[in-house]
Amino acid sequence: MAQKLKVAIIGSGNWGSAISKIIGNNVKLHPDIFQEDVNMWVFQEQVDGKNLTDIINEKHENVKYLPGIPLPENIHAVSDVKETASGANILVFVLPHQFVYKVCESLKDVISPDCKAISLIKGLDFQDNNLTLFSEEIEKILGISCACLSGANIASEVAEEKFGETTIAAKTEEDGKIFEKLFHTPNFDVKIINDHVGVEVCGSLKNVIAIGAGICDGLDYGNNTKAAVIRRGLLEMRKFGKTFFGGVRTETFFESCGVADLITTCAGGRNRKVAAAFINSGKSIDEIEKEMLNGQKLQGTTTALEVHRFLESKNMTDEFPLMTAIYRIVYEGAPPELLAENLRTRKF
Ligand SMILES: NC(=O)C1=CN([C@@H]2O[C@H](COP(=O)(O)OP(=O)(O)OC[C@H]3O[C@@H](n4cnc5c(N)ncnc54)[C@H](O)[C@@H]3O)[C@@H](O)[C@H]2O)C=CC1
Ligand SMILES: O=C(CO)COP(=O)(O)O
Repeated sequence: MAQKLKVAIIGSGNWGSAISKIIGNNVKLHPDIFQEDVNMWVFQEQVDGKNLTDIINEKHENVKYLPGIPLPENIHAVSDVKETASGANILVFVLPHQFVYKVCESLKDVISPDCKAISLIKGLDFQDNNLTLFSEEIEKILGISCACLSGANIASEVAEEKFGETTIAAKTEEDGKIFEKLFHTPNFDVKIINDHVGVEVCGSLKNVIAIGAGICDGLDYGNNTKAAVIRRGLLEMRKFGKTFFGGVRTETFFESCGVADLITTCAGGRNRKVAAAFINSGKSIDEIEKEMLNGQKLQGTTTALEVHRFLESKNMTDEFPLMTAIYRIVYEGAPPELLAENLRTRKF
């Protein structure tokens, strides 16, 4: 009989915890394919004087990042990332993108060469005048193949088992079948495609557009204006993908990872919420993030910065007026009304 696959989850925030519920249940549904016990790496912290790992292992709940949702008992919280990943055949990367490099570097010497990874991270990184995708960075650092999963997946709704869809870009058909078994449920509908660049470009850039949607809400501009931001945002996302990344497919923008994720994040995501509160508050986004998110991390502001640095290096900021306006409002103190001005005067 073929070896049963050992799964490890690298990350345990809001999405990491929600996906651990699906993974913990699905490995039990497929005992012929997966080992039952799943390690989940937890960045150790104290909650009410106790280690978060101990609380998760005793209560089977991540009381800080996903309160109120019982996690399967075969999910084991581990504070040592090497110990978490040791012996794993499948690594699920689900952590805020700013922490990926440090974590991957520390995993280098414990990963077996037949291990496969899947990245649930939404973000891009600007390095050496280039934008890099996190699935490719994971592949480069660890020397293993990495798929990606991204979709209209607000973590709390997935955890509450409200129906939603997601998109997985797998490198081979066989990998796709395994990831479908690991993630698909009647309420979390997985579609496998093979455009990993498109999936990651969508997942990253929609967070920037969601900041724009939040600015609209903060200014009380109404639904029609927000719809214009979403529509033009989608066009800029497509133009960005097609211009800078070879092989991105137009159809990918119509999958869950594209237009659906853009809509849900602009309606109910953290990026939207924090950006709306930023308008008129006189506080920085960082301050509001700390006040409102209880340790969860925004991805849209840092992605706006990475994208802007990249566009500046290409002398192309004017070609992406919406993302540029969002960057200027957040980082350069430009008046938020720049967004509406920009919508009125710029044409695609
Ligand atoms: N929350 C959501 O609804 C969704 C999130 N995502 C994506 O999933 C990825 C992970 O997001 P979440 O799980 O929501 O994380 P989160 O936003 O809840 O982030 C907090 C996590 O970061 C950890 N952390 C804090 N400081 C750290 C450090 N110095 N080193 C390492 N880890 C540290 C915390 O322990 C906690 O686990 C992101 O790329 C996000 O865009 C994707 C779909 C849905
Ligand atoms: O990616 C998400 C939904 O698919 C979550 O978006 P936020 O990080 O803005 O909450």
